[in-house]
Amino acid sequence: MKLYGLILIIVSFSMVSNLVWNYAIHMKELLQMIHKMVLEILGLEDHYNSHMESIDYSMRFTKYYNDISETGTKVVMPSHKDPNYISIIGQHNIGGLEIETSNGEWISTTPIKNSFTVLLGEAFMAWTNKIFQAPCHRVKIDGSEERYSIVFSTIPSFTNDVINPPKELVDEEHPLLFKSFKYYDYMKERNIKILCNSIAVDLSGLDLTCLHDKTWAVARANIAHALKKFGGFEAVYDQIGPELRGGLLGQAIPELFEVPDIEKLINPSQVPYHGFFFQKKGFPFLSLKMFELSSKNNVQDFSNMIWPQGNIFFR
Ligand SMILES: O=C(O)CCC(=O)C(=O)O
Ligand SMILES: [Fe+2]
Repeated sequence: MKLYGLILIIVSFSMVSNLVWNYAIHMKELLQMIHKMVLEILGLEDHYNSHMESIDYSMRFTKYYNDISETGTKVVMPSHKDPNYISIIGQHNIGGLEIETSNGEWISTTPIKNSFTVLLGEAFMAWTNKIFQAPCHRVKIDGSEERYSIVFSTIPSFTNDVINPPKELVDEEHPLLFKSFKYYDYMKERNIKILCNSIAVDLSGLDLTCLHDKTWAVARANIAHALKKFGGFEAVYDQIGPELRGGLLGQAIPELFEVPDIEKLINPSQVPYHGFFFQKKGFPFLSLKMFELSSKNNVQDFSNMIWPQGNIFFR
């Protein structure tokens, strides 16, 4: 009986580690497709390899705490633009992510089955010389339940972080709108400004071998339209099914945030906004950002760095 219990625990620990890793694999593939389509939209497909070489990935888990003393909906993450290239937000049973349209209206995203919200960030806006905007967004919930989300992002690599639009996007008619800047310097100085049920694009069944398929061209045309209008879209992507999404957002991440005094852990990273952080004092959420997602071992090493004694949830 005891042995049976132990085996169950070991199986469930490694399942969680696989959940994180499997989620990361699919998200990386989805982001590679989206970057590829966006470069095609911009006529910059030749830049794909060098562009992707300058990119890293990060994965952030956030818990929004409920506050039973207050009733009614309230903003739990203030309106802001993401600083990075492209983010894909996975909500679970509780929605709440809202995006501001160009005419100042807030629209809420509904986490429909197998869909994820894709948002452009400021670094990407600068890299495209503002052909695409980075939308303001916020999280608003009624506080009766805790909410968890995963933000999976492409970020400039730490060693190659100069943001400079490709020369093809700058000419007399389109003068350079942002001086070239180093992303991680900007991250240190940046003030988070108190600052998309948009359009659904079906990317299910697609991968980077489908470049010449009609479905690729259809998805790319929808993305072009959505990015010009909103700076984001809702990606339908059923490679991440309910088990993976529910396992991570419904179980593994809530358990991760159960670690006693988790918020007292010292930020273990030199990289700004990596490790644990509260985005803004006074807002009831805590985030953990993982990076160096290129191998399964890194995922394991990251959890060991935070919990030298080991952490059951990521083993
Ligand atoms: O939790 C969410 O749905 C979105 C969070 C967000 O916008 C962010 O972490 O930058
Ligand atoms: Fe955000």
